[in-house]
Amino acid sequence: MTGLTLKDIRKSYGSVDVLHGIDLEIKEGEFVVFVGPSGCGKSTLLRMIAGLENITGGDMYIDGQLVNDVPPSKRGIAMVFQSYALYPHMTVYDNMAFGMKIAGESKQEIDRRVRAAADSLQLGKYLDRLPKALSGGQRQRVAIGRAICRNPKVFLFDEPLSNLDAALRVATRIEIARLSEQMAGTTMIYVTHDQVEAMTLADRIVVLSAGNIEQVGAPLELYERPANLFVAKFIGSPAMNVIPSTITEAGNTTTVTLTGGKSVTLDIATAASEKGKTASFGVRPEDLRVAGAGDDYLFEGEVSIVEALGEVTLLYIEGLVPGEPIIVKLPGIYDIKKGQKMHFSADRSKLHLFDAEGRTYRK
Ligand SMILES: Nc1ncnc2c1ncn2[C@@H]1O[C@H](COP(=O)(O)OP(=O)(O)OP(=O)(O)O)[C@@H](O)[C@H]1O
Repeated sequence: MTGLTLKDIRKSYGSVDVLHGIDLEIKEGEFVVFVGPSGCGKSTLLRMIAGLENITGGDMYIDGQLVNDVPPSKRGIAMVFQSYALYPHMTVYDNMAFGMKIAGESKQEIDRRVRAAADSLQLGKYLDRLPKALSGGQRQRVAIGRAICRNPKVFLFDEPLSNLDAALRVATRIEIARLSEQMAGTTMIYVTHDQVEAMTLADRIVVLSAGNIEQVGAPLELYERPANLFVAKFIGSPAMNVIPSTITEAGNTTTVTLTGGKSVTLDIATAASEKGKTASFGVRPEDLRVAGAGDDYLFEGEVSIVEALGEVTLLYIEGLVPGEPIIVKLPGIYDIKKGQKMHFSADRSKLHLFDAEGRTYRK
């Protein structure tokens, strides 16, 4: 039963600094997901936890033990890669048994663990096949099964679903969620680009950008209370609308004037010294609704694009910042035409405000 502690972890390749001092506590049994834009350093951090990359600075502890110089095979971790990395000439059974054979486990113990892992991943009927006779999803399940057989204390996943098509991604994602419930005491760390994977699998998400942690929190905490503009725009799809604005009244509530629009009062407290400062006003596409005639509204504009997806309708509204339409996401199907003029409103509690450095004013 194992937790991890990362203290001021740094990574440089020559003169290029990739990670700038990562501090993170991961509790035993926790499912933690690293997300962030391409190149932010999430795979590097995962590979450092695995021991596949050396640590330039800082200390890393697994289960209370300093592991900076401990080789991968002695860390009690198992890693599942995007590329499956199966041995092509070995059957599914032998692929799953290989690590245990090397470790000198008994035949009976190997058989017991392989069959238990195959059962939990519904691979029982494929044990005699070679990897080439399996679908991508099945191969990835074999790679996961092989990792389970090693009885890891920490399970690492590096974008395990990114080679799969959409339907298989969903099925395998659900498989991983089930697995993490079955292996409740096993710590899992998972790197992905995919927001749905992050939101559905994680106990906590770590948002990284350019080698730094932007925010760590439960999925809905990040969605509802982003600490800064980066997280606000990164979590949620389509991204949060952000409108440049100026603070005209500060106090227990804050009034801002939106660029190209009207004044809006938010239930967010700001210090008197904030009055007159520029700020970024944010509202998520799904938090906007059509304002009825005579209702108070947040902004008005003209529909430039309608995307009817069946389940939702996306509207692109021009009228505030030229060339930067506001996106509105309405549930279901609407008969709305391009060129139509419309008014939109939102609950005050759903409005966000960030200072000139991008930090949230909502505490
Ligand atoms: N061996 C290396 N030598 C030099 N730079 C490297 C090396 N490996 C990674 N980098 C750089 O480190 C940064 C972080 O890479 P990393 O693969 O961790 O990013 P990532 O967030 O996982 O990206 P992606 O989502 O695209 O996989 C990138 O800018 C990358 O170019």
